Amino acid sequence: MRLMVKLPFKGKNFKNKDRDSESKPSSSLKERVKRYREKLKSDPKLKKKFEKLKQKLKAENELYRQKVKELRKNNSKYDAEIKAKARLRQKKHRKAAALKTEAAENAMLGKESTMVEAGEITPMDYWLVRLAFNLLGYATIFVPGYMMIRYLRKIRYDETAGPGFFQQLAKLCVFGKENEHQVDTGSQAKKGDSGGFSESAGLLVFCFLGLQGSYLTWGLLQERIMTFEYGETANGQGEKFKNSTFLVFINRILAFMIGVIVLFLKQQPPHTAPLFKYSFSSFSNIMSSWFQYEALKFVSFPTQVLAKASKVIPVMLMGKVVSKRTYEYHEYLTALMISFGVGVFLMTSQDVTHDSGRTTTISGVIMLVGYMSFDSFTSNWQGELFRKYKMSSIQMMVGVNMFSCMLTSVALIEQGGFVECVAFMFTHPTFVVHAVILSICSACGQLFIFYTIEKFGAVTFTIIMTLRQAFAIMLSCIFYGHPLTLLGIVGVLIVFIALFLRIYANQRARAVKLAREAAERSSANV
Ligand SMILES: Nc1ncnc2c1ncn2[C@@H]1O[C@H](COP(=O)(O)OS(=O)(=O)O)[C@@H](OP(=O)(O)O)[C@H]1O
Repeated sequence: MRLMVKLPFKGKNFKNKDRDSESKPSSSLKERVKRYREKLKSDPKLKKKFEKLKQKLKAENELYRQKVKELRKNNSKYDAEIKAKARLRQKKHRKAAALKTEAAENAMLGKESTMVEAGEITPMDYWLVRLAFNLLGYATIFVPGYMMIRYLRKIRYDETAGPGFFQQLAKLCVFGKENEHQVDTGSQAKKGDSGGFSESAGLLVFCFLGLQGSYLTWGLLQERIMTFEYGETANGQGEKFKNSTFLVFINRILAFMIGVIVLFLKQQPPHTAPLFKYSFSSFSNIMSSWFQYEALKFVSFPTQVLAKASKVIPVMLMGKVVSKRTYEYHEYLTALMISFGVGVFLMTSQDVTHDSGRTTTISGVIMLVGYMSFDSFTSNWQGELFRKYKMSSIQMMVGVNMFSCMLTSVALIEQGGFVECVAFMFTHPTFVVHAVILSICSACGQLFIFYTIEKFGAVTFTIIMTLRQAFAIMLSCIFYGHPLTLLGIVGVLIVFIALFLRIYANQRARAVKLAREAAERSSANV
């Protein structure tokens, strides 16, 4: 209102004049004040009352001022506490990431020591050499295995194998029971598609919660193990466990053992797949982990997080290659929306952006492409095996982990870290407890991974794992009081809209398919 009036004064003078004119009481008010003052002078009772009121007001004012001061003090104390906690967490996060990278590097280099000679460049400092060294290690299993499979197939060993244990094992490895049971080679609906909507929605929620629960706990435990100082005393420092390959190895052993126990306790469908087919997904799973750790050395953390958030698209493309699958436009669109939404959410989080020190190099991009290719192959290949051989998720878990145990133990033995790790276990029993709990989480996670892929396929599984990253950040926002930004909330909204669209479009497609099938049946009956 005041701004609309054409003002006669400008700048400082105007302000004073304006204030003067505003504070200048009108003449009637002036008179009223004068009258009141006179009344106050003449009426002692009123004067006393006025003084009392003045005192009260003063006291109240003082109290209020003190309260404001106290609140301000508390506020800044809380602020400082929150900031300190966030700083501590960021520091821990950075330390854990550095340790993980260092442990992976040491494992790849075959070193248990954290001391990498300064200035001295060895061939092992090149990732291509490390990759070749690794592949050579795995080749000691794959090359003889491949030659044996070729030979046994050539001589048609399945027709001549005797009843002995090893003969039958060799037959199972190379031929499975492909001829004894019908193997489905045509397209078939996933089990999650059969049954009613509420049934499959319930199953999906079950898989979602199981995966989130297992892998969120697993992530926290992994960070704890890599940063914990074992054997720490009051006057001396403890030692940290640094070999992540060994952790993966014991995870796989426990998953294998749990799988075998469940296999015997729960009735399973007849197993027809040749065992060697599990080795492909074990290999790709191990390679994807290797590329993921290696990538940390060449790309910034936000880049890696973004790449992981966009995993759904490569998984769909790999599905076209491995299973000749076709996808609807809405599936591509919603996959893009999920990747974009999760990406935006993650990129606005303090937990991700604080660690952007390292720049992304060409090698880093190659690592990320390697990670995504192997990772998307793993789940698609498992989905394809489920479709073709209809094994149970437990049979898949046992098969995959059997080969994973073999491959990781070969890597450990060749790199020389195995003995040190076993010695570490004997010296620090607490580490054994931590490692067993971590492995139990990992095994539970695997039960859910294979069950989800069996029931819903590789793409749904990858979407759930992508959402896991956003959940982890959201939990850290809740626990550590990090604020959510507006852009972050928009990202979450995009994800929700995409998920809703996906479910809606899938339901519609299912209804159309069922109607078409019913029409075909009725026309066939006529
Ligand atoms: N398809 C499939 N089969 C078996 N195991 C699998 C599969 N997908 C993911 N994993 C294991 O899950 C662990 C987390 O993997 P990621 O870090 O790639 O997960 S995420 O998608 O980025 O959230 C990680 O475990 P570790 O290897 O023990 O670290 C993966 O190996």
